[in-house]
Amino acid sequence: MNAASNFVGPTDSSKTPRFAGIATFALLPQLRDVPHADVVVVGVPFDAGVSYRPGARFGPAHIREASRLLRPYNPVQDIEPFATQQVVDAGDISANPFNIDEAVAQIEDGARHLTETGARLVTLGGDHTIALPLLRNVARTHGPVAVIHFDAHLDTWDTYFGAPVTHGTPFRRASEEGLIDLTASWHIGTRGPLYGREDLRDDERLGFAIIGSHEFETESLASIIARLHARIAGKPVYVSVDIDVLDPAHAPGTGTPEAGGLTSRELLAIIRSLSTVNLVGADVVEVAPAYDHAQVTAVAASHVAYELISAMAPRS
Ligand SMILES: N=C(N)NCCCC(=O)O
Ligand SMILES: [Zn+2]
Ligand SMILES: [Zn+2]
Repeated sequence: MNAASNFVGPTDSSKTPRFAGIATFALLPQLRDVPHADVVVVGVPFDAGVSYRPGARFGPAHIREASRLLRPYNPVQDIEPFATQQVVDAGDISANPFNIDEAVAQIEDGARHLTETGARLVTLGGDHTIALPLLRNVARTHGPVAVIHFDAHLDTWDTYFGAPVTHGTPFRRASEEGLIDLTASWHIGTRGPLYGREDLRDDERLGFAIIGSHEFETESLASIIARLHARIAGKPVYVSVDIDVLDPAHAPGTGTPEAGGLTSRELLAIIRSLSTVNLVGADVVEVAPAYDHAQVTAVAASHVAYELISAMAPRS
């Protein structure tokens, strides 16, 4: 227990070495150790929806391992994100690795169960397929949400090999199902070659506006953040961070890397700006440790999750 807080915080790394013991996210308590949770970190070790390099099923464990080094005070935000709300690690949702439809149903069920008492989820993937059942879960409570989708890719493609539910299609399915607010959703950091011009036409019709990675060259971060906020104003917001939004220099450990991406500094700054919005849930996906080096990608992902949790924290 943190002396100044009613909430159970992380293990004190000045008393127990942070490299000892089982890695929960940020060395936080487990769900079963507290009577109530406001924010639940949960893993979804599922990657049967990938179109290229596999391995994101190992993402949750890899992010947790790198998150041992996170500390309780966030100086840029001047808050202690684990002392003003109860944050816990709920372990992993078990999802069938051989059956995408069953996995997607299991993920939605797991998410529903964890959010029944009003907690918000920060989900660690897993490939981007998992955003579909997570959006189904938030839309059941909040109606269509403004999605801020950080990704090199659009992920609004239709099918791969005839399969409608993959890591390249979650936001098309979500749009068709009425889960997203068509007037308030964004892709941020999009880049790289597409299949054709119609990808962009379809994407616009499905409700997304785009701030491409190349726009960060000529427009200030402050201006980009202002544009982002203007479109989501007043809406419930769901944030989906595909770690491949970062340049491969900042996040090599991912399945479909594209050159010319955001820096981790840019991404963290945009997420910090979301402390003023009604953030109803978030995910960090596509971390694939087999292609990572020195935890570079996992460190970035753990800080992204930390800033998302900070953005959710009540301000005094
Ligand atoms: N969601 C991620 N990371 N990638 C989607 C790439 C889809 C494709 O192979 O065209
Ligand atoms: Zn991507
Ligand atoms: Zn993606």
